[in-house]
Amino acid sequence: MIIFTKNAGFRYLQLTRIYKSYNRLILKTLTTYSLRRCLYTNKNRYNNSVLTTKKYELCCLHNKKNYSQNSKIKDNTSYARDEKDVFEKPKLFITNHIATQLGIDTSLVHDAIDIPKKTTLGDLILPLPKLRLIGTNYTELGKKLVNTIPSSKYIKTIVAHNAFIQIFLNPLYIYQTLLPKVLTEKENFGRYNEGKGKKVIIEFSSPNIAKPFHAGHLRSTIIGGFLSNLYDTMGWSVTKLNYLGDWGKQFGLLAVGFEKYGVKEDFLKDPINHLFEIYVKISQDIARENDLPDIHRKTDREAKQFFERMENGDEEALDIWRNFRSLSIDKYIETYSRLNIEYDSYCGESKVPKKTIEYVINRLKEDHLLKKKDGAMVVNLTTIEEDLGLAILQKSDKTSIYLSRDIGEALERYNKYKFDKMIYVVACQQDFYFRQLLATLKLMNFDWVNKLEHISFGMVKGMSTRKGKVVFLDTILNEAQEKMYAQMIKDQDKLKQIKNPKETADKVGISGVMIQDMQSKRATNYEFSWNRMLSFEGDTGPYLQYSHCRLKSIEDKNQVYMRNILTNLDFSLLDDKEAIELVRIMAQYPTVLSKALENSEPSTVVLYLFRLTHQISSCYKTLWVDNEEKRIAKARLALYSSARHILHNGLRILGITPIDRM
Ligand SMILES: NC(=[NH2+])NCCC[C@H](N)C(=O)O
Repeated sequence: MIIFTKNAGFRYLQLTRIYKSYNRLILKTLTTYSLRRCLYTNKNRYNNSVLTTKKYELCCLHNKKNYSQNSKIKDNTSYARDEKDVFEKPKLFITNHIATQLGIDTSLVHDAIDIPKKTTLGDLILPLPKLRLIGTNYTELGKKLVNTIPSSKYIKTIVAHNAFIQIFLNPLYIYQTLLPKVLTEKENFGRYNEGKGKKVIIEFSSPNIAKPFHAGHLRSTIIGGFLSNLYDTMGWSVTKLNYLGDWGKQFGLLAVGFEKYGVKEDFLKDPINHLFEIYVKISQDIARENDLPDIHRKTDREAKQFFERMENGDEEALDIWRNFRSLSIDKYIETYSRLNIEYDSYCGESKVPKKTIEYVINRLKEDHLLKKKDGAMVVNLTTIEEDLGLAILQKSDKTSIYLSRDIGEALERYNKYKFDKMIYVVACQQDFYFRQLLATLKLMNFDWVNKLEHISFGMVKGMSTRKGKVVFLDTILNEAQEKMYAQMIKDQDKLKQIKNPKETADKVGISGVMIQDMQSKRATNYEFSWNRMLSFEGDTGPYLQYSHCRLKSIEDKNQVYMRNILTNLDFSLLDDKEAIELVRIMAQYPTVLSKALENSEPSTVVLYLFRLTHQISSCYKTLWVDNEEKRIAKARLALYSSARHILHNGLRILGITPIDRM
């Protein structure tokens, strides 16, 4: 066995097991993080998997150029996500110590330290295999390392467990760092600058005018709203777009239908529902006519003609269409505001400039990427990925289609916003479609295509309301409100204490719908259940709201202490195990947000809030505030109040309005 260590200050490297020939090392068993990366980035130079000592030396030379030498991480280096984060200082302390001990790069250690899933495993955890010290017995190494780490104010205990080093922080250090920060920053606690100067476009909801708002649109609205809030919290500049399905033959159908069945007053009162009614009736007429000979298929012909007029810019036809669109948007604005969503722009398929679509088609033609197939123009995407097949970009009648509009729209958006990232929140039914969209853009050589991301999600089964078909978002929200209100009036005494019961029922009902949607991973399908989502028991939206109310009432009852809560706080009084567990969970909040952003996963935040509120409930059993000695009452109050701020901020990111009383 040969070991190269700290070769001229380069990365520490352990190479083991030299097989037979002296200078042939087999990569599979020998690769270290740096070597593998070096080989990968320089694969033309070292284009086989067998590593010779000569190559190793070359790698080291490259490493010298590419990586900083083993250096101490100071606070405020770019590694520190936020030097004020509770975990950052202990993390830097451990990092520097272990990196020095092992003679390896600090960034390697820093990146390997994580926050474990359960607090029983520590506040921080270092899985030693992540250091890629091949051939090392990690269990032994762990045991040795923990004994060398000096004591510090940050750490209570360090435990070596199998290949892991578990770090338990000193609770007093957590209290002192976290609580004053939360109590000062309040609703701003958890806001970061990570995305400062970066721009993200988030397109979500995107319903089709005059067609039902289905479960896919509901999830897109909820997940998209969440992502917008999360990016904003992380310091990104967020632009929210609603890309309406507002173009196509259905508008010809609507116009013809409106002539026949439209009632102006009904339209003004409830445009979305009225247009949908008309759409249903006129579609039935068409279905009936379809059984007749061609000359009697009048409605279909008229609808087509009307849409053609729209496509040709006939002002009279466009006026009618504009009226349908703008009144629908007024209604959308009102309903989305119940979910705290405000769009920066209602764009839509109709708004994609014709000339941009023409430009796309012409460019593809010039590059010989378009070919004719059965009268249509198609692009061959198999060069990008085998299974993507052919995609139609233009039908024989030359009108634009969904895909060509999306391509044109993407170009327009990039020119307009020069975004760093653009996210489409659309149901998994369109997974294949989005792969085709991105592949076409890639084929056209737009380098910004790698800034686009399709955030997909699973299906909702069994979503229905009393009226049966869900026509628009407010049908669902109204029903949630009514059902919640029906529950609330059962307790008349409580009801009397609530200032605005209808509004409260609306907020709690909506949080039920939203939490149900976001509590399982977005890729999974779920069964829509009114009973489950509106229950106060179990992990539901109303339960989180209830938890918030209870914390708020503790604060309200103790306003005298709350006024100067930060003076003379004695955290050593919070030494009960329930309180310690609570503050340890609270400290994880910023990391939870980072993780949720990394995976665009709302369930990460929801499940965290359940852990938090369950622990708050455990605290109530023993940690009282009322009738306690002032010093104790105040310390506990500081804990509860901080917990409430975190719950409040988490709910806000999910798009939920936390309520104070219910
Ligand atoms: N850029 C997009 N294609 N976004 C998704 C639009 C969704 C479409 N309106 C539908 O309801 O299916």
